[in-house]
Amino acid sequence: MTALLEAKGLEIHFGGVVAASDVNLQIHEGKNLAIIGPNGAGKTTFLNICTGYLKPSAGQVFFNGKGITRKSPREITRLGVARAFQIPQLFGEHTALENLLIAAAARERRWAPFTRLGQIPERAEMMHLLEMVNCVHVADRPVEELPEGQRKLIDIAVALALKPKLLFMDEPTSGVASSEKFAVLDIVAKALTESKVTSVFVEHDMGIVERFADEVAVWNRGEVLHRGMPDDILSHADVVRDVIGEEI
Ligand SMILES: Nc1ncnc2c1ncn2[C@@H]1O[C@H](COP(=O)(O)OP(=O)(O)OP(=O)(O)O)[C@@H](O)[C@H]1O
Repeated sequence: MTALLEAKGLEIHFGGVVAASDVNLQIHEGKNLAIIGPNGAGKTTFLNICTGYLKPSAGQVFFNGKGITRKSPREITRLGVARAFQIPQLFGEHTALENLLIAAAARERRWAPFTRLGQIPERAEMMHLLEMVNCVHVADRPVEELPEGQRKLIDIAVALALKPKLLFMDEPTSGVASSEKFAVLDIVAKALTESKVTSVFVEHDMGIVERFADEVAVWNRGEVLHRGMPDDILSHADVVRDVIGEEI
């Protein structure tokens, strides 16, 4: 199976801290890969390298066979790699629909500071995205007024507005009430399937991993220690002892 994204021999140290040490990982199209590991293991560092926010001291990242290691976050996004952050990166005073229209204008390279949001032609397409994440009813509400679960969904819709092939999500349900986490991720998973987007998500909640991941990769001290099917990985003695047992 050819990899959609491939990391080869990634290295990065911050002073004495090893955040990536010979990281090799292939991400396969159509699968949802969960990344788990204790605090400080290097999970976010991996996302930062793959999305251009950090440059490794050694190693390479390929997307669709093309080297992206030295490209900027914007160039990588244009190639089809989107990212949703732990804290949604939205314009709080703008409505949900306006946030999507801004993303659509940026995608089409039409965005300028005085762009009239009402004149952006992708309105119907963006309303469809809001429908996909069950947020049509809040289309005209400023996102700063919305609960965290809905902000997360709108943030995912903004990422999907960029028409990515691959989406990295850093703790997609952090800050969401535990009673709502599964419902939020159910909607995200459905939207990703409908949009044919492959996902990689960092997660500390093993219930979420069990339910949504097709595969799991385990990080510790900057290294990928294990990779496999959720059932095998989550019951693996070393993972239970070193990762799950630590209440990550
Ligand atoms: N820009 C940076 N400058 C200095 N140290 C950094 C930087 N980014 C990450 N680190 C360090 O590298 C290590 C790995 O950090 P990283 O954020 O990747 O871990 P993580 O597995 O995502 O942790 P968490 O689960 O707590 O978010 C940590 O010790 C962190 O403090």
